[in-house]
Amino acid sequence: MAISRERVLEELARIEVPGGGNLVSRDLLRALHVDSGAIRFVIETEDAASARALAPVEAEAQRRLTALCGDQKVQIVMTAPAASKAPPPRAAAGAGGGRDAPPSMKIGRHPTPQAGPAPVSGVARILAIGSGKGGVGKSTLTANLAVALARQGRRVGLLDADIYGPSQPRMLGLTGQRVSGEGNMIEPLHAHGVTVMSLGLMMKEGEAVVWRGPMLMGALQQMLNQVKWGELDVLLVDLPPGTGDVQLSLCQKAQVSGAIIVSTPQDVALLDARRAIDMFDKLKTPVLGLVENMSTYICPNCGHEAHLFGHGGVAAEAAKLGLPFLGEIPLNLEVRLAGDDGTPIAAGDSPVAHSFARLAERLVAGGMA
Ligand SMILES: Nc1ncnc2c1ncn2[C@@H]1O[C@H](COP(=O)(O)OP(=O)(O)OP(=O)(O)O)[C@@H](O)[C@H]1O
Repeated sequence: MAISRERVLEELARIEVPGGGNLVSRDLLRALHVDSGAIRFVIETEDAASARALAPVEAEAQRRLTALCGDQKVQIVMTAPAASKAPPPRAAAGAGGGRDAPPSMKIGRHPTPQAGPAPVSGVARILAIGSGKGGVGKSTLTANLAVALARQGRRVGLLDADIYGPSQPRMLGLTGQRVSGEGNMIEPLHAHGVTVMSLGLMMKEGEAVVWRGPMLMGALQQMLNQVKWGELDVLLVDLPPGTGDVQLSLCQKAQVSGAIIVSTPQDVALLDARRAIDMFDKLKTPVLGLVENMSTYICPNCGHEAHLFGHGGVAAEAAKLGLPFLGEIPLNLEVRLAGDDGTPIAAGDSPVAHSFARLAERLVAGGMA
């Protein structure tokens, strides 16, 4: 009989890790997927040395789970970033007791009354990149898609609207840099051919944003309208995960051409993706299509192709919903290392870079970017 997710977690909580605690209490598990056919998850470590130290733990997890389950296959992948990083600051909208004054440069104020969604001066199209669930690779996809589009000669902007955890400065190699201002206009930064604005470029590293809804709306409005975007063919907006204030504000304030939804093939991620699609429908923002991230995993040692989170689930979901399926990006350690390094993999010439290039081509060919 197939074992349940709870039973898997119970078993993994019995495996001690070097330095104390167990796989669960040390929060080392990611993307746990349990169904009747398979148990799959990622063990996320801080760096290559921790990954080596955890190799016996991975083997023990494999051994125990294989002994426990009947027909379920056990697939475990260990990942480690190039450099350890502090997690981005996160806080919930509406959280009380926090600072809700602007951090600097007067970003973060109450919104200016506006009749309806307005265009952003000089920007031909605005594409919202959303996901129902966090951690599916939305920011990674946005950064790489922006770079891939820029390499195809498009004039591309990227607005990091993941206000609670802006990760674009790190992914695009802009950590520690600041935007400058002139009058009430902000000069954005440029990286890998992309014009970039992020709240992370206005805050000290590790500084948390605790703004209430109206302050968020004001900050977003300013980042759209008080940034010298210049002439752009497309502005990609990296949204926070889920269906909250920022999504609502963006679609109410700006003329968004459409939304692209990123999901992994897991059922639970797809369920959340459906919620995101429903939200964009309600906001009357057309959903242009779905992208499957972490689609397949090619073992760098033996070349074996595994479908860690399943495969094809997003394409099937798109077909069911009558939406275009825009493409798939494999699960590949290089994607993550490149993101942590500040040079998105799409800037190079690897097979994964070609996956992003194909996605960009499809958007350009479809008049979306
Ligand atoms: N195709 C991929 N292959 C390998 N690692 C990936 C891939 N896509 C994303 N990742 C890694 O997964 C982690 C989560 O990705 P990312 O931050 O882009 O997700 P997100 O959906 O934007 O999350 P959040 O909304 O919570 O900020 C990162 O460490 C990233 O490097």
